[in-house]
Amino acid sequence: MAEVAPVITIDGPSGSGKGTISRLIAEQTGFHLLDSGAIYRLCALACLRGNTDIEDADAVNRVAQTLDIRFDVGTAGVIVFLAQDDVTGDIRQENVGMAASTIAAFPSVRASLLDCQRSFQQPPGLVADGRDMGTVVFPSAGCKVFLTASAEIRADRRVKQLQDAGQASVDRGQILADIIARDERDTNRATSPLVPAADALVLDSTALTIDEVLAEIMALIKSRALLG
Ligand SMILES: Nc1ncnc2c1ncn2[C@@H]1O[C@H](COP(=O)(O)OP(=O)(O)OP(=O)(O)O)[C@@H](O)[C@H]1O
Ligand SMILES: Nc1ccn([C@H]2C[C@H](O)[C@@H](COP(=O)(O)O)O2)c(=O)n1
Repeated sequence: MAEVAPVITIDGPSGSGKGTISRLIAEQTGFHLLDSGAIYRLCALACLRGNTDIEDADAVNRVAQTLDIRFDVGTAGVIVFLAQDDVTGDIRQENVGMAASTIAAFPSVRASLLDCQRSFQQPPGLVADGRDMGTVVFPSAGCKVFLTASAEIRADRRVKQLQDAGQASVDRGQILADIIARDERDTNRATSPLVPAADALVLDSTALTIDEVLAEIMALIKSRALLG
């Protein structure tokens, strides 16, 4: 029987640091990286660009079923393409994140995007970042983490991230409100809600540095003997 590549799942709410930590773990382990949120964002962007009503599950599902996407590794990180168009920056816009959260509530859309996500499970292994990686997409993963932090600290981190990226005016109140709204929708949807897997380590990073979070998760991974 073919050996199945090991999977490490990092789930959690928006701005909890999943993406940052998943990238660092992928670097340290040499595993592939799946940013599943990017797939939902690509689907949302395709809807917005094609004037598809994002409240219409059937219409959004038709977009999901014919999604033409590609991920390339560039010198500055992952480059994301939608129908050959580099949309690496576009998918990070707040309105695209909100639209992604809306379309992600449709069960048919989630089902249509499952195979694409599972295709990332390749040797030597995978670090998968998202909301339902440990519960639905990779329930047999050998190591599962649910990374969280208070909404207030996540808003502070996002403000700093935007300021560091050169954004002139940043409205912290609006950012906090958006984080709370997205948490609410992602946590309360009926299908694949944002909840820790029963066998996940729940790690609250509110008072932890990135290095401290990384050290704790790497220790867990080593204890599970997932590395070749
Ligand atoms: N423990 C931490 N201490 C301080 N800053 C952190 C910590 N973890 C993450 N950050 C910073 O918070 C910001 C958001 O992190 P990141 O983009 O990794 O979150 P995310 O969970 O992937 O968000 P999203 O789901 O919205 O993509 C980044 O600027 C990152 O450097
Ligand atoms: N596994 C996933 C990943 C993402 N989503 C949805 C919900 C999020 O609000 C949105 C954007 O994700 P982000 O890039 O901020 O991680 O996509 C999901 O439902 N399941």
